[in-house]
Amino acid sequence: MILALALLLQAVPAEEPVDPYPVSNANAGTTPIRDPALWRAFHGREGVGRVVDGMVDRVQKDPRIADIFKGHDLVRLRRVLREHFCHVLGGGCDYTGRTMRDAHKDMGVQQADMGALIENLQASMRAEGVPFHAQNRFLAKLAPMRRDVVQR
Ligand code: HEM
Repeated sequence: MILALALLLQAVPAEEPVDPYPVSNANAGTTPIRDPALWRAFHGREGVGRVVDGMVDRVQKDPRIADIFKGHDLVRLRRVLREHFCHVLGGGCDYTGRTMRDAHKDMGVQQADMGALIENLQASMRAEGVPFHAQNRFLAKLAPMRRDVVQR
């Protein structure tokens, strides 16, 4: 039994610790969209999980921005991005990650990098079968965050 538990723990990829910060849904950088139809359009938590995984998989293969993600804790990134998207899309999740400004500081993200990431997110939403108008409602909520992500 103990051996089985130890093997299971080994199989679950671990997150690296980060410096302490105040945890708050306010860190998500926006308020949730409250529209059950939109949440359904993303196929609930499972759909959002697939959209996040698809996006993280894609950015790692995108030669325009792959280097930016190298060396970062992608286990944590997938988890907090799932929370973030679920929170913003009105799925009732709490966001436990850092603010957009703190998460991206000193990363040197440029406007073109932002465009590339959004293209990967769009491809991932398309693969999930999220209707175009629902994609755009979500993207419109994320758009103002560029001022905390992009450095000039
Ligand atoms: C509106 C657009 C974006 C949103 C909503 C977003 C969201 C997030 C979230 C929720 C985190 C995790 C925060 C945490 O660990 O506490 C994160 C981290 C990260 N983001 Fe973004 N992001 C955006 C744009 C970008 C862009 C354009 C890039 C680069 C092309 C990028 C690269 C990263 C990287 C590398 C991390 C990991 C940071 C670390 O390990 O400390 N993000 N992002």
